[in-house]
Amino acid sequence: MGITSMWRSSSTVTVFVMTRFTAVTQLSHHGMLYVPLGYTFGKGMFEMEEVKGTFAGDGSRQPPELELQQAFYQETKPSKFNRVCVFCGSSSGKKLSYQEAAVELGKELVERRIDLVYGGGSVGLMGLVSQAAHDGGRHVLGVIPKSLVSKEITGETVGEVKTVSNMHQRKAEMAKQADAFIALPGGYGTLEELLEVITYAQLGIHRKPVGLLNVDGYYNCLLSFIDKAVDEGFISPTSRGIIVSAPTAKELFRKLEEYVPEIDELSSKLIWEEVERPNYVSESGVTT
Ligand SMILES: CC(C)=CCNc1ncnc2c1ncn2[C@@H]1O[C@H](COP(=O)(O)O)[C@@H](O)[C@H]1O
Repeated sequence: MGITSMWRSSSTVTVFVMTRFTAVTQLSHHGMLYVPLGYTFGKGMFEMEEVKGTFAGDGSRQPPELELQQAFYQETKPSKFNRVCVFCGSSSGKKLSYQEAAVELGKELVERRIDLVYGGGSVGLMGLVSQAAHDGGRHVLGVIPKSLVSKEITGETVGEVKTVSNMHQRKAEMAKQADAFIALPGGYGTLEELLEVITYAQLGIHRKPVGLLNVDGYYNCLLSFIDKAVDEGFISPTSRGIIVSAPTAKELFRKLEEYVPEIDELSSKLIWEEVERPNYVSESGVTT
C-alpha cells in the first residue's frame, strides 16, 4: 500500500512538520516505508480535496487517476537527488570534448529529473550546462554575487536568478540548495568551490556526495596529486574516498547514487553548531 500524500493536521508549519516526523516512525514501526514524493511532481501533490491511500479489501474503493500518477512517478523517479550543484569553468576550454561534456551533463540531469543550481550566467561551460538543463525542462537556479550580476560580465541566466552579497554567500547558497556536487573542468574558481565541499565533507559538516567529471583526463594531475598527499600522510585514505570520479556523466551519476559517506573517526565526533554549517542544511531542515 502507498500513501501518496501527507496530511495537514495544523495551521502551523512547525506542528505540521513534527506530525510528519512522528508519523514516519509510526509507519516504520508497522513495517511500512515512507518514500517522499518530491516537489518535482508539481501541483498535483498539493491536491487535498480527495482522500487518498485507503483501499477497501473488497475492491469497492479503487485509487483515482491522480493517485495512480503519483505512485507511478514515485516508483519511476530515476534519481535520489532532487537538485545537484555544478561547479565548472566560466571559460569553455580549448577542447570540444569539455563543451560536449557540459551539454551531456545537462542532458543527464534532464534524464534523471534533477534540477540544477550553479553560479549563474551564460559564460563558458556554465552557460552550456545550464542551457541544456533548462532546455530539457529542469528548474535552473543561478546564484550570482551582485558585483557579477551585470549581463556584460556573466551574460544571461536561464531560469531563476538569486542575487547574493558576495562569493562566500554564493557558495553557501549553492551548497544549501543541492543534494550533491559535481565539478566539470574549470579553473581556479571551480577548484576553490570543489575543494571547499571536499574539505567540509572531510570534517563531517555535510555528507553530500562530491563528483569529479574527469573529461578526457583533465583532472588526472589533480587526482595524482591527491594520491601523493595520501602517500605522504597528509590526506587519510578515508578522506580520499570522498572524491568520486568518472569520465562520463552517466558513469559519474551511477557512482554518486551508490556513494555511502565515510568519515574519519575523529571528524565523526565533531559537533558543528548550525551557525557553522548553515549552508549544508536544506530548506526542509534535514542535513545530509
Ligand atoms: C570578471 C569575470 C572574469 C567574470 C566572469 N567570471 C565568472 N562568472 C561567473 N561565475 C564565476 C566567474 N568566475 C568564477 N566563477 C565561479 O567560479 C567557477 C568558475 O570559475 P573558473 O572559471 O573555474 O575560474 C564557477 O563555478 C562560478 O561559481
